[in-house]
Amino acid sequence: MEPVCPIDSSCSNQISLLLNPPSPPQKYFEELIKTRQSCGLEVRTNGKHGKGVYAKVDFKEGDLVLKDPVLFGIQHSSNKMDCLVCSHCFQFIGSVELQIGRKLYLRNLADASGSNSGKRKFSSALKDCSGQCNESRDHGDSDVEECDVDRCGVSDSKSNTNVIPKDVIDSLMEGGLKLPHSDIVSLPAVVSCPGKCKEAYYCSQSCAEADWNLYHSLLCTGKGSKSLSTEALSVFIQHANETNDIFLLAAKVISFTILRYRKLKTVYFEEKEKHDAPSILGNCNFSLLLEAWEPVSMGYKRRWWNCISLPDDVDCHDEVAFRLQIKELAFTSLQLLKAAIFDKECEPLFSLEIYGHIIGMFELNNLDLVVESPVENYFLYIDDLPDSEKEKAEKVTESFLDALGDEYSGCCEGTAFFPLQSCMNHSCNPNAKAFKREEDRDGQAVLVALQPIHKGEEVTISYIDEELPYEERQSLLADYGFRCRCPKCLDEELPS
Ligand SMILES: C[S@@+](CC[C@H](N)C(=O)[O-])C[C@H]1O[C@@H](n2cnc3c(N)ncnc32)[C@H](O)[C@@H]1O
Repeated sequence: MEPVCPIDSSCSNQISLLLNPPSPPQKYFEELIKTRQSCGLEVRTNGKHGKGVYAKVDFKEGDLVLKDPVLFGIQHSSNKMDCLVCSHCFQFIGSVELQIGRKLYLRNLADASGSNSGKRKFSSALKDCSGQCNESRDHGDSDVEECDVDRCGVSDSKSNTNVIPKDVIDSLMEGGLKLPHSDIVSLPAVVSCPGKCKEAYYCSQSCAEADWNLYHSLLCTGKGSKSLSTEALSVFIQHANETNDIFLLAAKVISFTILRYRKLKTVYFEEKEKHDAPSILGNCNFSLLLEAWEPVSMGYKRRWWNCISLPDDVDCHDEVAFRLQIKELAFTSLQLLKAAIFDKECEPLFSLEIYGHIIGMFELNNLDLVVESPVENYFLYIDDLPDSEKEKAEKVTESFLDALGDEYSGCCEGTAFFPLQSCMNHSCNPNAKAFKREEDRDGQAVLVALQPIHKGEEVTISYIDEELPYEERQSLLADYGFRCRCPKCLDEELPS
């Protein structure tokens, strides 16, 4: 049966304003571009495909066009066992030893427990890292973590034949065992979550604070959480991990907007009090909610269950049932989130209509979030050592490399919404592309010029593999809701 969300009708006017914001986007993007490394861009509407990004200066081939920090991003739940990264900027943290030890530790734990093991106590997978990190470290107050094994995606792991003894793994994670030449990889020390959950870790105090203030304080399952109920939050997170972790990203958007709204409201009432005006504290000031929502309002959106592409294994005759199922899934997730962080003053954010549009925005705009693992560089360095040194080092490293197996250096993988990159339109002959350079070690989107881009020209990227034949390209772009009419497609179009 079609799910019915009462907030959809009780807040219909406000929802419609949130989805059709009155203010033109120009000023918002001007301010945003000023904060970016490259300022030679502008965002404007072109009348053809809505907003687009345009060059305000000439770019040469290979030039950096834009570095765009993540606005809403997550590391995939299934990737959390492989890589320990900052929950805010997504750079790798700890040490090579901690990265390797933790991966082996969690993998062994999964092998020992089998799948669906649920919650279990285990000695910390995140104890103090090795002495090579000379910054102060803060790993919380407990040596024992309670970890939901399934949350780390460990149930997908492959068992390995070369088992490293537990005490060696512990020693790697705790910093007792230092691998040869591991100081060639320098990673920031691990900083714990201010709310003391065991799920978010950071590269610095500033990332921990920024994440806390922007999103995490409402979504933290630790003692310091500002949610209504950490139990309800855990149920929501578990549901997301078992179904689709995009719900975790949607929760970030809602948390971000509520926290911004509360901040704006505090400032607003402080100002009012200064001027002795009567206060209406406790009532929702919808214009403040609209202002808090502004960064989200800029993303191109459609309802998730309408725009999601039909998976290959779903017959087109079952399309209606499939889309209904997606809507029901979103509704279930939303009810779980509501039990955890509902705020009456921000009620429209808990409508199915808004939740569906937030997830649809990810579907149509998100870029894969990929950060290379430093573990690969470490093993490559060992491999490149002069013979005698290499032999000596490999006596120690070989067993770890064997135990890690083929996937010894998996990247950090996730998905993210980038506020400026998401304004870039598609072309099958793009003039820019997302490309991580050697120095790009965090989750930011990096866009470089593929060819000279002249002042005034639109900056375009390809959403798909542009080398594919015409029909395949059109079919993939249909998932983004449009038929491409770029010069290359017009050229290749068969005469009807
Ligand atoms: C990532 S957004 C790009 C920014 C978007 N134009 C906006 O107004 O926010 C992707 C959406 O832009 C539109 N779009 C992008 N490239 C296009 C193209 N080559 N032809 C037609 N529509 C395009 C489609 O609606 C697509 O779903």
